[in-house]
Parts: sequence; structure tokens; C-alpha cells
Amino acid sequence: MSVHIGATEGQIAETILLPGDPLRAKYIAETFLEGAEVYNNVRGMLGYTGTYKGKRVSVQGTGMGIPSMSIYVHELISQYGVKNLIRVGTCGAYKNDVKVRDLILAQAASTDSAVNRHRFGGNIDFAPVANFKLLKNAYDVAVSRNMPVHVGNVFTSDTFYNDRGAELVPLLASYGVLAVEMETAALYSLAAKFNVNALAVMTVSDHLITGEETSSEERQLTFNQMIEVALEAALQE
Ligand SMILES: O=P(O)(O)O[C@H]1O[C@H](CO)[C@@H](O)[C@H]1O
Ligand SMILES: O=c1cc[nH]c(=O)[nH]1
Repeated sequence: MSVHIGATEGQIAETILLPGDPLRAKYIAETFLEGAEVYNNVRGMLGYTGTYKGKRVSVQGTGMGIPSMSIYVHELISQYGVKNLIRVGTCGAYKNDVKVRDLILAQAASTDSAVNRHRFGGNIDFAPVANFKLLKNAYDVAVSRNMPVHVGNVFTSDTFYNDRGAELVPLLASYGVLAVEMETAALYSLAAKFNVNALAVMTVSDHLITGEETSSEERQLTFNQMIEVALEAALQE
């Protein structure tokens, strides 16, 4: 057991999907995995292990934001030997050609978080990037299934409700940032620290320019394309 995960050694697979929402973890386990068994319920942050097309895969809720996600990712890698981590989350679109329900593969992640300034000191801006093989696998899967997919930079924000959104959205969009979410920059940084593989696959749940949005029920249940892409990309790892 680690501090925040109640699994014993060997209960967690080397490949893991990471939704922010623990109920999305439950949905993924029950819908996509065979023989899924729960290994964690500490703080209600559900974690399951089962198989997908014969490959052992786990799925672990991480909570919202960098501090929560970082605790789970740190413990999964350092205490349970996890090697391939794929975030499956929601994000808000920053650009007009990105539509609600489209898929985003985060090639890199900009951030307003200070975690890497704490880590590296004030003079270095570390560039958190996806694992290329996972990214390529995911892109190939999405294209081969005619899914609407975008690859590029995302913005990992420490705030969901941002007082400066009206100026930040057009500024970051003008630099090609596709969407905002709250975990990927730290996931990629931790993967680099521990020399493991990470990717974030996200569904656009709402649009910061048009105001269009999906319901929380839809966010929890119906983003199956993102899960398919993540699982198929992991199969080819
Ligand atoms: O859907 P998840 O994975 O939680 O991701 C997004 O949704 C949450 C905000 O509603 C943040 O965690 C953000 O990154
Ligand atoms: O972090 C997030 C996730 C979805 N939509 C947003 O606007 N922000």
C-alpha cells in the first residue's frame, strides 16, 4: 500500500488510464475491461485492474488539478512500477476549428502552474512533452477510425474559473494552444522525471469561445472515442 492507494504489490498493471473523475474510472472499467476488479477506494478515488483484448490494464481516478493528480502519478510510478500512463480527460476548446466532442492529443503542455519552477528554479522553463510512440499510436488509431482529432499544445491551468480568461484565451489561441485542462503539464513532467511514458488524450467538453458545453452526465459517460483511442494506443506499446 502507498499513502493514497490501497493496492498491494502486483495489483496495478504497467499500463494505466488516468481520468480525473473516479466515476469515469468505474465506467471505463465496467464498460471496456474484462474481469475488472477494484484495487483502490481510499478517499473514493477508485482504481481498477482488468484486461483489454488480453492486455492487463488499470484505470485510476486522479482528482482535479495538478496537486491531486501528481500524488497518484508519483505513487503509481515509484511504488507500483507503472510504465505507461495515459490521461483520459476533458478540456475546453480555445480555437474555432476545434469543436465540442473533438479529440485532442496533447503533444505538449504550457502551464501557469509553479510546480516546475519549484522543481528547476526560476531560470528554467521545462517543456513537458508527450511520449512520441504513444502519441503516434493514438493519432494513427484516431485517423484510422475517422475520429475528429487535433494534435498540439494544450494549456494546463491551476484555475478552472480564471479572472483573466478574457485576455488569456485569445492570447494563447494566437500561439496555437488548442485547449485548456488542469493536469497534463505535470503528468508529462513526472513521466520525464521517472523516465516512463505518458500521453494525454482528451475530449472537448466545452468551448471557451462559443460557450457550447456538454452536461456532467455526458462528460462522465459518453466520451467513448477517447477511451478507445487510449486503450488501442496502449495495446501497441
Ligand atoms: O475530466 P477531467 O479528467 O477531470 O479533466 C478536466 O476536468 C476537470 C475540470 O472540470 C479538470 O480535472 C480538468 O483537467
Ligand atoms: O479544465 C477544464 C476542463 C474543461 N473545460 C475547461 O474550461 N477547463
